[in-house]
Amino acid sequence: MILELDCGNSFIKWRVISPGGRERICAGIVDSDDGLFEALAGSGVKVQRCRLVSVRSDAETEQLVTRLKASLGVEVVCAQSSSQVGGVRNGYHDYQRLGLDRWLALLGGYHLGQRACLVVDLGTAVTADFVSADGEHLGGFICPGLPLMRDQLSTHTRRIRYDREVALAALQELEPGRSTAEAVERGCLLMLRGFVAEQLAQARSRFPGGFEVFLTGGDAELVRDAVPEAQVVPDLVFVGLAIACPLS
Ligand SMILES: Nc1ncnc2c1ncn2[C@@H]1O[C@H](COP(=O)(O)OP(=O)(O)O)[C@@H](O)[C@H]1O
Ligand SMILES: CC(C)(COP(=O)(O)O)[C@@H](O)C(=O)NCCC(=O)O
Ligand SMILES: [K+]
Repeated sequence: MILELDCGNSFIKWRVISPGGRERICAGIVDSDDGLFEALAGSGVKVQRCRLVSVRSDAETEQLVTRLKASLGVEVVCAQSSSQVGGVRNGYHDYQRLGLDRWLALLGGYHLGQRACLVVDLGTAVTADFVSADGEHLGGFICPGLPLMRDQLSTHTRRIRYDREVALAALQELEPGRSTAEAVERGCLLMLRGFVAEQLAQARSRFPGGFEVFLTGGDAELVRDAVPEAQVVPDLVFVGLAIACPLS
């Protein structure tokens, strides 16, 4: 069995796939290293190999890798920055600066789409990346994700305060808010949708020959109906991870 990890700024997404990579055995989302080891122990699967991508600090990533090696007794392969992989060329001036989750998601998108693509990843941050039909990464955009937007509002104001449960209920519709929770939650979601719509408009003008749109990340579902042509691929980073880190 192969354990795959996507260590984002807020959550670790994990899944276990069959040795040939065709079958998904189990998967989950945890908010800490401890949570990961608990979930793995609970799953009862025997892991033989492990590969991961992390956008956390080097120290945090090394700590997790050491613990994985010690507790599972496996080698751990970490995705590394690269200027070129799987027919895609990294578009950053300094390719090492491009977030590894972005790099893997766009490798995954280009692999699945086999033509120009726009990849939007909605997590702690929201990122959009463009890849041309011939595999040139044209760069992208980063903006705060929904959790950061709402946290900034409550941190920097005196009277924006409401509970998490009220927030979830507020997103059931997008009429102008009649409470603080509705006004903030809906306002931030409309900002996200506006961002995604703008990326779509840019992709249309950049790629007149057509393109695929991929949505991924924990908040992808929240913008899906703003982009009906998009494919929601929750495991897109893992598609790219398999390309960047093949296990022989
Ligand atoms: N089961 C879930 N657990 C945690 N967050 C979730 C879940 N489903 C959706 N989300 C949303 O996903 C967001 C985190 O997305 P994610 O892509 O995991 O972020 P990151 O990669 O930055 O850690 C959260 O803000 C939350 O709104
Ligand atoms: C943009 C990100 C913070 C997104 O992280 P996430 O929301 O997935 O946790 C991450 O890809 C990152 O740290 N990137 C480095 C900066 C860059 O890509 O330019
Ligand atoms: K992201």
